[in-house]
Amino acid sequence: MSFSLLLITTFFVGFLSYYVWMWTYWMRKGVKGPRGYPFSGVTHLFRNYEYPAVRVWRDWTKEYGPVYGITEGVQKTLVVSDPEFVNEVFVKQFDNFYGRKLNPLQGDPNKNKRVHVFASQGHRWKRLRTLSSPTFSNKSLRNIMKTVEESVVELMRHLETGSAGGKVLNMLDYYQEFTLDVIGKIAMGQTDSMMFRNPMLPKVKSIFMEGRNYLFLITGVFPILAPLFRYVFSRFPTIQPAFDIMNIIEKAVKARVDQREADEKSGIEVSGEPQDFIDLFLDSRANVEFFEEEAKDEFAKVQITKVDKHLTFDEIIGQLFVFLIAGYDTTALSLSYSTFLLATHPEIQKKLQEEVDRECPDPEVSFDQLAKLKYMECVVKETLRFYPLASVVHNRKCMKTTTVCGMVIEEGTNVQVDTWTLHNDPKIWGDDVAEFKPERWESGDEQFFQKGGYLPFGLGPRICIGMRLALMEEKMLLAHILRKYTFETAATTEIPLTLVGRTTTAPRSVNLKLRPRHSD
Ligand code: HEM
Repeated sequence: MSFSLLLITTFFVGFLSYYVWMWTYWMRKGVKGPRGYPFSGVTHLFRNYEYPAVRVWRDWTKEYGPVYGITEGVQKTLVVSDPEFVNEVFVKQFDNFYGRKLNPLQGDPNKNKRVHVFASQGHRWKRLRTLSSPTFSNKSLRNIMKTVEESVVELMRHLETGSAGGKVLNMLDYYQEFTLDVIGKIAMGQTDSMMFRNPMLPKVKSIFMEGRNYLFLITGVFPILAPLFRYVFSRFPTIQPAFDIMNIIEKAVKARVDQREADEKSGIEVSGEPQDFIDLFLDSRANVEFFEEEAKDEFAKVQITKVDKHLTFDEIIGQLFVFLIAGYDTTALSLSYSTFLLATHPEIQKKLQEEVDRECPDPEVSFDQLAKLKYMECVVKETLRFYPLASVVHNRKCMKTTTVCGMVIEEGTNVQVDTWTLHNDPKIWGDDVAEFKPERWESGDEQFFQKGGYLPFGLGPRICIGMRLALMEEKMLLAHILRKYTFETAATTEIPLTLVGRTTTAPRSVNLKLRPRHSD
């Protein structure tokens, strides 16, 4: 055998052995679960847009129980639906599970210059999280509220025209226009409403569609190819929506920096109030003291020697990107599900309308009035129990080998929550678990649910940073719509909803009629 043939054979044997070794990980540990095939493990089964991963996990949980193991390419993952296990990983042992399960195509969280708060880990995450947090402070939310209300008013105009003559509307389309409009104005430097003419919409939408599934499959199985793909996308950003969007954000931030410099040169006095998130991030140096306090509090075990206390230009682009992506789809879906559940539960809708009429009598809805919409809060919480739309990201990566609920979990193992099972577990929620019942949240005794059993926004220190913004947007829009209209099902309403998706779980459509209330 020639030397080169020997080399090639050795390479192939080594290559195959590595993949078989990875694939047999859980078999060697004696952990049950679906096996799939060498190389892919079960990854290929998560690429069906029509049958989202969350449904696949749920099916397997029925077969294998609350803790089982799968391999996804070269990654090993435990899928869990035991609340104690979840609480341990997300809250109690956060120091051992501070990373996320990422696809290599998302870049190396420790090296990517544009890493964002969602993908980063460890010190980098802590720093980005702390510097991003003021964007969702009470003061900032009160400012943002004006922008949200402008978009609400604009959407109301579109709803009025669209629903004229009893026409059925796909509410998902309307909510997507709305949430993109809001986030475009607060994170992209957009100045006017762009509803129904926003060129960003198809780009942002395509991130959540099925087209990218195969790319993720390839890089999941062969991570070595990810840097090559990333290089090509960075050279030709228009062929890949995420890179294309980053490029657009980069231009918006650059324009703001140039404008600030030009104002400064010509001695123009600029108001100290930030216009939007771009300003907030450019000013983030100002929050140095806040960061130092936080750092002492939460990462007490970690020795912090020297930290960079402001965001770099690339980090600003990363943060704005993730706010845009995380803020647009999730909120639109949550609104769509709430609306569907209200239309199919008229008595609950009526009770909610009564609350809105009582608490929000003026044409404008104020921040303080929103806080009084307690039943609305219950409706939203119950909606997200029914449809935990972002559960694909309910995961953590083990950063240090540890034991959880008696099971040794090795560094590098992912823990993925099967949230749809958890949120439908009669042991947690009672025998009426299948009922849409906002009243279950009225007692205010949420401790029980929170302990690893309910996590629509995640759990622990990495809980969704935009949660309060999402709730504000949702409550504000629903208050305006419900004062004017009653949602009704139509012949084309899908009941039950057909759920599709990849990163998030979406209804295929939410076709509803909006009956004007003055005709009640
Ligand atoms: C109904 C709407 C929303 C839902 C259901 C949702 C859900 C989630 C979930 C499940 C996580 C993962 C949490 C964890 O790992 O424990 C997350 C993280 C995150 N979300 Fe949201 N989200 C929503 C709205 C928003 C909005 C409006 C924004 C920003 C504008 C946003 C920005 C983020 C960011 C930046 C993270 C990463 C946090 C971190 O890793 O520290 N989300 N979200």
